[in-house]
Order: sequence, then C-alpha cells, then structure tokens
Amino acid sequence: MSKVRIYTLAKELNLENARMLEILDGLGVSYKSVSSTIEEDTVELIKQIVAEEGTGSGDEVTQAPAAAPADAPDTAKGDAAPQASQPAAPAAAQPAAQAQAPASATATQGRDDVVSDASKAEIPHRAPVVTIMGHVDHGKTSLLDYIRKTKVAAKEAGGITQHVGAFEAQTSKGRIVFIDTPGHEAFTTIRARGANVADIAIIVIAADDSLMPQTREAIAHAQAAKVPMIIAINKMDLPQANPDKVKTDLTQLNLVPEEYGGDLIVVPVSAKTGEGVEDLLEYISLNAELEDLRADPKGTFAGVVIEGRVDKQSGVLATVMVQEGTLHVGDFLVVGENYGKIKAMTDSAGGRIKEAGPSTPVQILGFSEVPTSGEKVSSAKNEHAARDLIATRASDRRDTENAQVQRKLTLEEMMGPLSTVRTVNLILRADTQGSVEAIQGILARKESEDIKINVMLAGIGAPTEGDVLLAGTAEATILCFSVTAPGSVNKIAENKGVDIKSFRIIYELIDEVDRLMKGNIEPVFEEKYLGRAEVRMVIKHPRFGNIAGSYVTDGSLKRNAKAKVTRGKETVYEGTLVGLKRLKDDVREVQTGYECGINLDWDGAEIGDIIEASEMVEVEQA
Ligand SMILES: Nc1nc2c(ncn2[C@@H]2O[C@H](COP(=O)(O)OP(=O)(O)OP(=O)(O)O)[C@@H](O)[C@H]2O)c(=O)[nH]1
Repeated sequence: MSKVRIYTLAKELNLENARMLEILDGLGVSYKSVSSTIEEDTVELIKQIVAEEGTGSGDEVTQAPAAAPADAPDTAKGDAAPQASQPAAPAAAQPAAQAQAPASATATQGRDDVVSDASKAEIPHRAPVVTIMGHVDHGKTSLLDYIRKTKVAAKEAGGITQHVGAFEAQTSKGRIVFIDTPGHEAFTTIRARGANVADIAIIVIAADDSLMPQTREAIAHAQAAKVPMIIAINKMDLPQANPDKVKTDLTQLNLVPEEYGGDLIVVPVSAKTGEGVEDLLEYISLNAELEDLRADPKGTFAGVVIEGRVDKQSGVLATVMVQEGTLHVGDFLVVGENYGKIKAMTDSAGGRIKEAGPSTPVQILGFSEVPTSGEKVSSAKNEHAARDLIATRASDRRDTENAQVQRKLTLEEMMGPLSTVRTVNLILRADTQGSVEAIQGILARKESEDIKINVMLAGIGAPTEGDVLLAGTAEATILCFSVTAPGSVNKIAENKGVDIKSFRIIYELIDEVDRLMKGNIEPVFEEKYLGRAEVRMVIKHPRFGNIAGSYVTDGSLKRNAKAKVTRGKETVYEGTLVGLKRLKDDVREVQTGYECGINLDWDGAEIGDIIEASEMVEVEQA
C-alpha cells in the first residue's frame, strides 16, 4: 500500500475530516491540509485507534492517545520534522480547523458572523460561498458556465433563469454557492463596504499562459481579504498546457503547491471538457468542512447585497445573500438608510420561494431604491422598527461626521497599537519589471522587528481602479515609480481617501516609505511671524474694496500670508492678506521700510491700525 490522502482515509473510515485531523494531532503527525498524504504505517495506526474506539460516525469526542507511539511513522509529505517521539499535542483537543492552518487554504475568515466555540456546535453548517477570480480570458466564465450547466437544475420547467449574481450548485458533497460575477472588482467592491461574502476564492489560471498581471491582483485581493484560495489550472485540454510552469511561477509568489511541500491546493481542470471540475468541487467542500462554516437559521437575520438593478417591468430587484437567520416574504429589510418590505422572493434558479436560510442568494422585490453591492442588509420587526433603525443610523452617521471633524487623533491611532508589530501596506506600480524588483529589493532590507512592509501587489504600469479599491480596504498606500495614475483613478482615490504618490527617483520613493514606517504621522505646522506694517491711509477701490495704504515697519509682508489687524490692544480682524501692491504693481513680498497697498478681503481697516503677517510652516519631526 502506498501513501493515502487524509480525506480519502477519513471517507473510508467514515470519519469527519476534522476528526481525522484531531487523531493526527494526537499522534503528533504533522500535515498541511486534509489533502496531504500520510504514510502506510500511520494509516494502520489510525485504523487501529478507530477500531479500538469503536467510532466511525465522527460524533464522539476524540480521546487522543496519551503519547504518540515511539514508532509513529513519518508523516505528510514535504512537512516539517515529524514529532513522533513527542507527547501528544494539546492541539488534539482543538477544533481541527484551528489546530492546523495552512495560510492559503484554511485562513480564518474575516466574516462578521463568527460565533463562539461554545455555542458553535449547536449551530448547523452552511454551504460555502465561492468567488472565481483570475486574468482575463483564462476561463472564469467558462468554468462557471460548466458548473452551472452540469450542477444546477432549474426549478421551473421552461422558466428562464435570470442573471442574479449568484447561483447554487448541488454536488455530491452538498450545496455550493457561486458568486457568478467573475472578477476581483466585484469581490473588492463588496469588501470595500466592510462585508465579506466569499468563503473561498478560486483563482483560475490558464495552463497555457500561467501567471498574468490580473492573476497576481486576484491573489493579492484574496490574501487581503484573508479568504482561502484554491488554484484551478484551466485549459488542461490544450496540447500546450504546462501546469508545471504555473506551479513553479506560483512558488515565486511564496505560494507553494502541496506537491512541492506547501499548503496551496492546485487542481488541474478544463472548463471545456469538464476534466477535474468534480475534483475542484470536492476540494471546495473539503475546505468548507475545515473552515467549519456555520450559521444559525433561527438567529437574527444578516445579509449582504450582491447586486441591485431596476427591471423595466418589476421595478427594483436586489440579490441578497442570506448570511445568518432566515428571510420570509413580508419581512421588512433595512439597507443603509432605506427600507423595504419583501413582496416576492426568487431563488437563483428562478423559483418563487417564501423563505430563505443561510448561504442562500435570493432575488428580492420590494426595495424602493436600488441598493449597492456590498451593502449590509438587516431586518426589522415591522415598518415602525425599520424607520426607528434608519433614524438611529442617520443620527449615528451625523455624530460620526461631526466627531471626525472635531476629534484629534490619539497617539495610538496615529502610530497603531503600541508595542505590537505594525504593518505598512503598499501597492507598488512601476514602469518596468526591473524597477519593481529593484524597489522590492530595497524595501525588503528596510523591514525591522517592529515594522513589516507588506507589498500587497507589485505590478507594471499605471495604478488601476482595482488597486484603489484594494488599497482602500487594506489601508494601503499606492506608490508609483515612473508611472502616473490616470485622472479617473485619481478621482476614485480621492473619494476613497487613498493616497497615490508618484516618484521619478527611487530614493524619493524609499524616503516616502520611511515616512510611512515612522507611523504616518501627519505633518505638524506652526505659525511663524513674518513682519508688520502700519496703516497710513485707506483707499477705496471700485473693484477690490478698501486698500490699506501701509508702511512696513518690521520684517516683510507676503501675499497669501495670515494677517492679524490690531487697533490699540484689540484684535479687530484675523484673515488672509489676499493682495499686495507696490505702486500700481501686484507683488509677492514687501520688505521693511517700503510703502505698499494691502488688500485684506475686509473693508474695516483704519488709519493707525497695525497689520501683522505670519505663515504656517511644517515642523520637522524626529
Ligand atoms: N481549450 C479551452 N478553452 C477554454 C477553456 N476555458 C475557457 N476557454 C476559452 O478561453 C476563452 C476565454 O474564456 P472565458 O471563460 O470567457 O474567460 P474569462 O476568464 O471569463 O474572460 P473574461 O470574462 O473576459 O475575463 C474562450 O474562448 C473560451 O472558450 C478550456 O478549459 N479549454
């Protein structure tokens, strides 16, 4: 007998994968994921344990052996040193999904519906929600179409299935929900609003093309969202397919496929022939099982808008993913500061339904305004409660807006949590691969114990809207070298509060990184005295209002400087020195001992007043 995959053995022994991992943890056997292989000896040992325990249903609590047998065999391929002679790891008692956590395949979700372990066991499992991303033409749509064609049964004979932004596939392993708007932009738009719908991201890479710029972007987006990734190497039917090149290229992004000893699940498929698609679905289900995805159909409803549109006949239609609780026709829903009552619901196969539980995408008729992708949806008991909720939200929003204007940042907010490792997130765009590599090389040497530099995405060419969305959600700065952002992208960046900075000299870019590493401290300005003048006459000007004919007694006055006018001991005006004239000419500056005309955008100056000028200068910070 040769090596066996963990999940295959679990299936054979009628054990849950999570349970199988507990046993392996108990034995001190290391592995990367359930698709890792284990040695024959270990298989025998496990069979023995299961037989002794008389288990097999996977329901009982696993009793890990007190100590791993001295001859516990070597383990999953490509793994770290076996721990055979060590006592049983306490991890045996942990939920398997936590006990082992390959970074790419089982990262913890950033979802808001995480429930405590204690109550978790009573909450039923829910279907995984999957998104498909990848480079243009690598076959995202074809793959979704193949899955839809082979795995979705339309509910109503002859009914036309409309595009609703998601569909549910029935597989031998259970239900899987696919977001069917391929592309990371849709994914990131949803994330930009603080919601996470996807549990797993499939990154499609064409076997004849390998990694392309949008593949890297898609990977960066999935990593930023901490969504586990599965790589689907597509177009395997082509004679020029070269899956090995794809795998090698992936390792250059520090993504190591399982067969090279890493934890990245890579599945070769063909959307044309269907080869490997079943395996892909199986891996999705395995991953979902490991993630232990659960949601309470009886809990408080929570959902996210997948997409909204206006239908000429029906009016506003919105597809909402139910994440928690159950929706019923007649429920009141609140999105942002709007509400609606569900008049009708259809599932993604076009069938009319009366209620919908967790991980169900439903098209809803009943909103008065088109909601935007990514908006969170909550429910209210009745219309009155819906209005109350909206009123509270509106008042909270106003409070936050006011607070943002007035509030000064605390040191911790400026510097990040004190005494923890801070990460500076960057997106790097440059004119050539050589520049990208040179900059990355310098940045790599800059990292310290306290500050990590995370280049989320490094690409050639001008920054894109996708970069801005990613930067917005990950609080990253976009640094450009010898490329500039198009106006449209700058505008989006401005709206989202994302900084795009362009440089033509590498070391200026590096200086910027230094500044970001110091803690993104906002520049501090202080007021610097410039000079003063005495008003000797007031001239009425038909266009500019009153001009104060003055004599500079000290320092100098500058156009656009801050101005303060005092009369005796009293300050009678504070504002800006908007115009400065010598004889009839506009000038920038007038020195001591000269006469000048001063326009203050204020007509109240009188003879004898003192005009003092100052300016704000940036203070160099340590
Ligand atoms: N031979 C072969 N061709 C494929 C396969 N998958 C997709 N294609 C072809 O590749 C081209 C692009 O496929 P799409 O599914 O449109 O790719 P996409 O990634 O959705 O592209 P965009 O939507 O433009 O980003 C089409 O001509 C498909 O027929 C495959 O497995 N084998």
